[in-house]
Amino acid sequence: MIHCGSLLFPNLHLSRNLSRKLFSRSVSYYNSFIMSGQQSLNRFFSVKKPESVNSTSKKLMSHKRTSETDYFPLKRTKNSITAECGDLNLLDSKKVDYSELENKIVDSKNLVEAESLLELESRYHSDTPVLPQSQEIFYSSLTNIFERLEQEPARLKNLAIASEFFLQILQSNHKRTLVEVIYLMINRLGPDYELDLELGLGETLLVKAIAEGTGRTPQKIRSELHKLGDIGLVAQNSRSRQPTMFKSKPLTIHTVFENLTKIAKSSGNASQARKIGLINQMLTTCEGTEAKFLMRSLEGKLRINFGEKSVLVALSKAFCEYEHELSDKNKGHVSPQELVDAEEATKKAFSQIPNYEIIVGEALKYGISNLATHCTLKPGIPLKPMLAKPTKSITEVLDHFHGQEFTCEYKYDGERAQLHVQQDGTVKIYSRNSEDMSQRYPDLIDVVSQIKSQCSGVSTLILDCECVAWDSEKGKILPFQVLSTRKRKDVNAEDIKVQVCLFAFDILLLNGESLLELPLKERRKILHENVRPIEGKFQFAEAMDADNVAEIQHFLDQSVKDSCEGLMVKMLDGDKSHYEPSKRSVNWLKLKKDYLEGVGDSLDLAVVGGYIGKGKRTGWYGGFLLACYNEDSGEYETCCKIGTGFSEEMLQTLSATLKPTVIKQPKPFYVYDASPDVWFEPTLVFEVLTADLSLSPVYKAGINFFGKGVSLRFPRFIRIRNDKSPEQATSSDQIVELYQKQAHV
Ligand SMILES: Nc1ncnc2c1ncn2[C@@H]1O[C@H](COP(=O)(O)OP(=O)(O)OP(=O)(O)O)[C@@H](O)[C@H]1O
Ligand SMILES: [Mg+2]
Ligand SMILES: [Mg+2]
Repeated sequence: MIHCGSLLFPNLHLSRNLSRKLFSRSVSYYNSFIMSGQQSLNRFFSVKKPESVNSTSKKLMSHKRTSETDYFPLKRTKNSITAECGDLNLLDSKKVDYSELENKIVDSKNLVEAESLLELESRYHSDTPVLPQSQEIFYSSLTNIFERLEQEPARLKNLAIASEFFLQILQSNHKRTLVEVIYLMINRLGPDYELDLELGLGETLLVKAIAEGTGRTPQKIRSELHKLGDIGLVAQNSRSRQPTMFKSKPLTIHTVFENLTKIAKSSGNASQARKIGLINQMLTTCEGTEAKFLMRSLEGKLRINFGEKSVLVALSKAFCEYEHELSDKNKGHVSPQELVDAEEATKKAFSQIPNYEIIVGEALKYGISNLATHCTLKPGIPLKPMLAKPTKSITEVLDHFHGQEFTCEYKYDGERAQLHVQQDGTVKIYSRNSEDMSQRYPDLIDVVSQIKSQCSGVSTLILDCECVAWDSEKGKILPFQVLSTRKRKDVNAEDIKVQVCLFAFDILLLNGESLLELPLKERRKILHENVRPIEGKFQFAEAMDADNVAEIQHFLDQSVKDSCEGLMVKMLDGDKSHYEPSKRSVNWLKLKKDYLEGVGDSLDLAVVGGYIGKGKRTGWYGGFLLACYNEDSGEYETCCKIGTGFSEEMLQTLSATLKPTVIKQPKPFYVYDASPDVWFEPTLVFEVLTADLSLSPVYKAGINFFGKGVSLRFPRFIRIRNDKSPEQATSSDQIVELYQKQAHV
């Protein structure tokens, strides 16, 4: 008998039962182990000659859609594995530790990936041109890298390209330029939590800038834009038509970064002229592809096929190699395990201190492997919040936590709020996306100050809470819809009509000390002992520690009566109950009353197209094309058309909101076959419900994984998600996971 575990993971040594159980129970892991199977790797590397690898990559580039699985060509069907493992139903289900197993699989996958990356690099090493030795690093060095990343579809190859570039910067005399390079790569100018550092200039302004800078008429530019659909290409073409009188000093990365920052920060009356002036100054010096990427950066959509997740991996690798060279360890040969460890340290550090300036600075000072001990929680810097996985039934929850201590909490339906009290008494509130919401919730700032003054022993504090609309008269929670009517900008404490109450469910730091690595049981105790609630303003989340269906069912019903969405079920004790920043963890499960019938959760999807309404809906859009977001490629993959669940007023409002965002052409980063009547800029996110998910010939969610897209059946609109940007829409990976879970059941 062949064991599927040992087949796929010769270095994992899973028992037969374990491997069958693994397969039968958790199809989401299937994803990981198909991608990381040792065999697939062997096959990939059995293509020995570099030419063959090149031709594979050429072949991949010639397809519009390519996938990682093309590099890992082993695709095993469920049936073939079932056949090898025998009857899956004979399992003894009790002894398997799934989260441990998942960790092992992820570790193994990372190791395989690290090996591939190192191997790949040794083949392509000479591809990256050497950074010229000069006073400063030119912008063209960076745009050359952007161009290569844009052209190359394979993620591993892109990782190799980027990390090689990072390494060259580390080896130069301009190490600090690395921070600017990273921010330019992720199309930001500083950390998420700093206001006003975002680009995203409108088309009109950019067209005007190109017109003034190149002497072409705005009409000509606009008509070319409609043909090409890419402001970057238009700028590049306009530049190349211009005769260059004399050669000006080339742009440096530092100049571009500084000018972009000035542009992002400039506001007020004369700001438009100032912005155009700065853009022109740069544009006239642009050569080659510089104008293209400069314009795209200004527009806020760089499209280089390289997400933030990849930046962290490339960065760890560059540091690993740099440190090896410095210490002369084995003459620069990094081992896959070292790479995986460095990656882990970097991700951990970043999830607690999401600030590249600090991360790069500390890595230069203390070494990449020591990053995690030097970059830990600080009041005033929002950490990436821990997220939950969906479940469909109480029995699924019980199965999952079998034999372990867990707890149920009310799942409040409002907005996540991370609350910080700093040493000097300053109070800050951050959103799920690390945005500073302090100005939006002046009333909460007062409440937190009050809490602080009541708790004498508390100097600094970070709490994880949900902020919910509150009926002060009746002392009751109000629905999310009421919360969403609150003003989001320029809020005056006196004008606030919708009151809110904070429900605290976790404490992450107290008096300068990080509590992340304490069990939830202890964190909860510390929270209750050190912080005092204020009725109707700041309360602790309702919790119950039970372990049988009847009691949990009762608590679930009660939560819904109390205007909550359902329950959050969390590991209570042991290592697995530690707080895991930025992770969508199996140690937090959400159980939502309304969604138990469907896939277990609602989805949040970006609106990318519209269908003109007929009959009663004439004059408005009657339906919309929705898409999920692929975090690896930065593309929007369409996944359904929706026309149900809207009131007439809603359709009217939506039409008014969306009309100004109509674009003549779909964005190049939309993946679609559907043909809506109009296309939109991605600006809005709908929360939707679905009966189930199915493979589709038309829709494209998760297409890189299955070769076919997943789509939603009978989608139904629930609400607009103002707190999520389109890039925070449900990811392709999440949809793939939901589909697999459902397909297996
Ligand atoms: N007791 C609780 N513990 C943890 N989170 C809670 C609790 N009560 C409410 N929440 C909220 O529930 C959220 C998770 O579920 P929800 O489905 O609302 O997520 P979401 O915002 O749609 O994001 P996603 O679907 O990406 O997880 C948390 O981010 C938090 O804002
Ligand atoms: Mg929510
Ligand atoms: Mg959700």
